[in-house]
Amino acid sequence: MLLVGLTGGIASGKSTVSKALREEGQAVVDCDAIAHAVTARGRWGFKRIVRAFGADCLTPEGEIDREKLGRLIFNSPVERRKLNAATHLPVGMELLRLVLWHWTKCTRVLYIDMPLLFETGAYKWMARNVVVLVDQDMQVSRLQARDQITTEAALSKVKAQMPVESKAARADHVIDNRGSVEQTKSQVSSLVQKLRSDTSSYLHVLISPPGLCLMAVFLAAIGSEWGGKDGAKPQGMRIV
Ligand SMILES: CC(C)(COP(=O)(O)OP(=O)(O)OC[C@H]1O[C@@H](n2cnc3c(N)ncnc32)[C@H](O)[C@@H]1O)[C@@H](O)C(=O)NCCC(=O)NCCS
Ligand SMILES: Nc1ncnc2c1ncn2[C@@H]1O[C@H](COP(=O)(O)OP(=O)(O)OP(=O)(O)O)[C@@H](O)[C@H]1O
Repeated sequence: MLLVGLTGGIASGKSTVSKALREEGQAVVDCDAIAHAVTARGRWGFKRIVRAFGADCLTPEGEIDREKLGRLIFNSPVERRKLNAATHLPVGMELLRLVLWHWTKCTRVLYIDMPLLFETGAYKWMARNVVVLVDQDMQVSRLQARDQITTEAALSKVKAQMPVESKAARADHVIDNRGSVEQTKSQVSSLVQKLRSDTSSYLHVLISPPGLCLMAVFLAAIGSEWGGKDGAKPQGMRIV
């Protein structure tokens, strides 16, 4: 299975690209959705957040107050590190579970939409890394339009992450999302074709479950041949 990391700054268009990938029939795992699931009331991530931030971070209904927590962490690197320490392990474990599930399903290429791909170092585990690129003005205006927030609030969210140009400089592929959604979709189609025909994916086929079974059968066959009677060396082999 070929693991492909997909990232970009906040509101750069990762979800828009993920949607286009799914429309192309590709498998996508969304780390924001994982983070929401593992921090739902009573889950492991929820308990770790409450332990780190106290009951103050809860709504009257007992859920995580995402707006309040967001305000806190996007304005303070110290609080952000505290939240990351609470959430990254549960998010990582759930991600691992989903990757294994896709592996057993023989998914050939798995895209992982992960906002903090470079910040967390997870990019090292990916065969390829893709960055969705927009310029900062566009990022701020799209974020403001989508979330109905002030320019100041949008800027503090943008600045809480590595600059998107630095991410693009580390990418194997860049999707330029400064144009229309249609233009972005056509870049997604080309990317899908390119990664499908990527030669390195043959190695990933080999380490898929059927690939490993074939290798096990092959090794067992070789082993019985080499083992011979009473562990004798294979016929025709001479020790010099
Ligand atoms: C801060 C929280 C409560 C805000 O929740 P909210 O529903 O308003 O936003 P949502 O979860 O949809 O995230 C929106 C975007 O914020 C950015 N973001 C989220 N967490 C972080 C973080 N720790 N540091 C920097 N940016 C972040 C990402 O670009 C993400 O796409 C929430 O994002 C959260 O629990 N974050 C910690 C989990 C995490 O690290 N998620 C990223 C997965 S790699
Ligand atoms: N090419 C585009 N042209 C116009 N608007 C766009 C384009 N791409 C995305 N948008 C809009 O910009 C906003 C942000 O896009 P999107 O939600 O895909 O970003 P994201 O990177 O997934 O955000 P987040 O980091 O918050 O998860 C959305 O309202 C989306 O509809």
